[in-house]
Amino acid sequence: MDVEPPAVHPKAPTPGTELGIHFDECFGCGDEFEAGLHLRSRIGEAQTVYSEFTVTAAHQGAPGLAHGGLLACAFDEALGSTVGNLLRRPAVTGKLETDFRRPVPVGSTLYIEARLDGTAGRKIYASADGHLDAPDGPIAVSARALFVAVGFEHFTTHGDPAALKKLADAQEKAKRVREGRDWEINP
Ligand SMILES: CCCCC/C=C\C/C=C\C/C=C\C/C=C\CCCC(=O)SCCNC(=O)CCNC(=O)[C@H](O)C(C)(C)COP(=O)(O)OP(=O)(O)OC[C@H]1O[C@@H](n2cnc3c(N)ncnc32)[C@H](O)[C@@H]1OP(=O)(O)O
Repeated sequence: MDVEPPAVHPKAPTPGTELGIHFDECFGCGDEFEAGLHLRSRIGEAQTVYSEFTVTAAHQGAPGLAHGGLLACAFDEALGSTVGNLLRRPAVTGKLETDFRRPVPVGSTLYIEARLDGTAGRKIYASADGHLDAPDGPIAVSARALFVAVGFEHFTTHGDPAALKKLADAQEKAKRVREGRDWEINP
């Protein structure tokens, strides 16, 4: 099947939008686990998403250096967020390939620029570059991924239904707050 240019969803967030946490307990972006990556993302121009990940002592492999698997995790998150937010299609990572080009020390920040590359049926291709310590810093890590679009039943069948319900409730609440239909009883 031929690869087609990605068609950004008409309701995708617009450039400049800060993307929230998609699930509090997500290791990549959630705030529930202190050792998580706490990745923060925003929509850029032309089918890109910018993410930032600051490496802490909890992310070490060699002393003082980020663990490669956690760097791959940051790219999985950044790329997944790109696919999910720009296409608004549930999808999971089928394949993730990483090039580690420079060491990434504890205390440094990776500025990840991720983009959609194309789609072929259910297959979604995306790639990203991680710049060290500045958006135009040297590229320390790059990644390419294949995501596969799935039905929502992928998560209900294989995941945790109680956690999914909590997530759906939180999203509904956030929507109500955005639309001014909600207020705190005990602010
Ligand atoms: C309802 C509205 C929703 C709106 C959503 C809106 C917003 C969401 C917003 C934000 C989301 C934000 C952030 C997300 C952040 C992070 C994401 C982290 C993502 C993950 O961390 S997720 C966990 C790791 N991930 C898995 O846990 C997957 C386990 N896995 C499977 O569940 C299956 O394996 C599956 C489903 C992948 C495929 O299974 P399947 O049976 O459905 O389909 P099948 O096998 O036929 O593959 C179809 C075509 O993909 C090709 N293909 C498949 N895999 C390939 C590979 N590895 N290499 C090369 N090609 C591959 C085949 O070759 C075929 O290609 P072809 O059609 O050309 O033959």
